Amino acid sequence: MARHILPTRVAIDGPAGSGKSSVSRAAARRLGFAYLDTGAAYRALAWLALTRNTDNTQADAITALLKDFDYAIGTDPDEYFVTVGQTDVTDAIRSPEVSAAVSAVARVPAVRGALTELFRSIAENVDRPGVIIEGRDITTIVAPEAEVRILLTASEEARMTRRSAEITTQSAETVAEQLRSRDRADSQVVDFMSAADGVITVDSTHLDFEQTIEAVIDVYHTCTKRALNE
Ligand SMILES: Nc1ncnc2c1ncn2[C@@H]1O[C@H](COP(=O)(O)OP(=O)(O)O)[C@@H](O)[C@H]1O
Ligand SMILES: Nc1ccn([C@@H]2O[C@H](COP(=O)(O)OP(=O)(O)O)[C@@H](O)[C@H]2O)c(=O)n1
Repeated sequence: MARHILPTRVAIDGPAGSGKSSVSRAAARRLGFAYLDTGAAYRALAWLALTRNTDNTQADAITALLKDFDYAIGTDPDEYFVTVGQTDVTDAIRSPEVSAAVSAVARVPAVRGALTELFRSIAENVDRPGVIIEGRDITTIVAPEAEVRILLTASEEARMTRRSAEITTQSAETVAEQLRSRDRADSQVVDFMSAADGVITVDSTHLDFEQTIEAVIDVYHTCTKRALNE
């Protein structure tokens, strides 16, 4: 049997609104790579908890949801979808209710362990030569051995402005406050505000969308060239 050649992994972490999903998806398209959005799984589990009226302050109750968490995600950057069982939750997991509930779900260690395994397995089995995986702990926990590791940052002001331009159903102040409070809660669990050893920071505060994609692709080329010369 032919040996399975593992895809090249590009790991991208960063705070909410730094551009992880949009930049990763666009960069994956250009490189012909798959794209794995890990936040979607935490959001989908939070959606399931809300749907079943599970008390999300109870770690045991959240953990119990994992046993029938029938989750699927599209890793083709042109065909993104998220399903739980037969339900398409692609849009539902972006609701303010899910955004407000997700950090409590993501702090449960059993949830993090199970989803980390799931991400590794999805990333290993993509049908492309590489995969861009984005989230909060990809460079440190999910794929610390990734060939390319990037921390994508932007000033708090830039991140709030970008996110509130996307969300028109809430005031800019509400969006900013919710983003701040989610980052605060999330950063108690994993550190995505500073780059771990060997992780390259791309600060997009003064870059437009296109320049940010180019900066990420430049880092990819630098890291892969360096690896070839070693
Ligand atoms: N460098 C940039 N300049 C301007 N807007 C950007 C830039 N990067 C991303 N955006 C926009 O900011 C918004 C938030 O980006 P998103 O990819 O959802 O961030 P994250 O996944 O980190 O939360 C999106 O509307 C995206 O198009
Ligand atoms: N690798 C990851 C990815 C997301 N998450 C959690 O999932 C939530 C949603 O992630 P996301 O990437 O969709 O969030 P945005 O930054 O796109 O708003 C985060 O607020 C974290 O609580 C995590 O804990 N670890």
